[in-house]
Amino acid sequence: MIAWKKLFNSFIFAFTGIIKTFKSEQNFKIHIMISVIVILTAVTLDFSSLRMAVLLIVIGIVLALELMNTAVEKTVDLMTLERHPLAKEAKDAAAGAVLVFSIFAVIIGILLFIEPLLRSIES
Ligand SMILES: Nc1ncnc2c1ncn2[C@@H]1O[C@H](COP(=O)(O)OP(=O)(O)OP(=O)(O)O)[C@@H](O)[C@H]1O
Repeated sequence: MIAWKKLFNSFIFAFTGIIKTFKSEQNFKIHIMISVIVILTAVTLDFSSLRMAVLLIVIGIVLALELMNTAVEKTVDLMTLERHPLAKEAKDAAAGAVLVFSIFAVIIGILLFIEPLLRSIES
């Protein structure tokens, strides 16, 4: 038997987490704004379904990683507000995960946009 109320509540909790992170984390706000601009540009350039799917996967991973980074930061702060080398390692590794994928996201973005951009300039 599916516990619908429990399922509904877990969606509400997840949305609350996204909205709270949006309000408190500048990096998440910046990533959301860039994502909206990139998706609108892709629509304008008439991206194929496959190109759009790859773009949405990459954007989804960046945003999900940013949320996980916030979760790590909050958990570390809950453990200790004192300065501790392990707290620094944990926070820096989580931030590093976002940075690593963001660099790849930019490269993938260039590969995805270059051909449609050149096509729209030529026509
Ligand atoms: N409890 C901690 N102990 C040691 N280093 C920390 C701790 N919290 C954050 N740092 C490190 O301090 C640097 C800056 O982190 P961050 O930008 O999160 O600011 P912060 O020190 O937490 O201050 P704020 O709360 O103003 O954001 C990062 O390298 C981070 O890993």
